Amino acid sequence: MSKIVVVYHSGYGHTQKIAEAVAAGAGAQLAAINAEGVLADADWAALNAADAIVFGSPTYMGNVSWQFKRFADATSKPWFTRAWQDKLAAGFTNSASLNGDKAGTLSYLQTLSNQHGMLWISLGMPPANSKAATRADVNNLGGSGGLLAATPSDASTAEMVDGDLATAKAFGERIKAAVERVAR
Ligand SMILES: Cc1cc2nc3c(=O)[nH]c(=O)nc-3n(C[C@H](O)[C@H](O)[C@H](O)COP(=O)(O)O)c2cc1C
Repeated sequence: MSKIVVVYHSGYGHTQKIAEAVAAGAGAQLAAINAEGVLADADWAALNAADAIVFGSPTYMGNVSWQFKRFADATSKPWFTRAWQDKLAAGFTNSASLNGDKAGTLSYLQTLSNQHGMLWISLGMPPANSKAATRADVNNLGGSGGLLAATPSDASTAEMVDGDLATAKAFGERIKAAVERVAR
């Protein structure tokens, strides 16, 4: 059975909901970076044993949170041994504004995977951008390099946008299919 790990930081729980939806689609294990930017030893072991790693962070000031960046810098240890070379990778971010400079975050997540020599999986879904499109649609924010989600700044975790959660689940399913295709 393929091993997929979703490693993420979430300051206030919203990005965690996206991570959970991706994991539900992918049949993946979750690994949470804590409020100090630290990942448990067991989660590091899971990352090292994974076939695919999905990176997730909220967008804070146009990039990943400092906690995610602390984790990313700590991945220099597996980087030195090329431990993640040729694993599959994917990424997602969530922020308050529809745009919100999420592209900076997603670009950084892909750069992190590139540094490790990983194989990046794009979102692979057409944008919902017709006049009839709504936030309930899959890929309603029109991402391509990875998953984008926008949670209004005053929304609770129970009020997250259905279309974003559906996109996250579908992205997880795509990641699972990609891992299975590579394993064949
Ligand atoms: C320090 C900080 C910086 C933020 N910067 C941005 C930003 O650049 N763009 C944006 O759209 N939202 C920004 N937000 C809003 C968060 O991305 C948004 O509330 C998100 O849902 C938080 O996810 P979380 O609950 O997983 O932490 C920021 C929030 C915080 C606390």
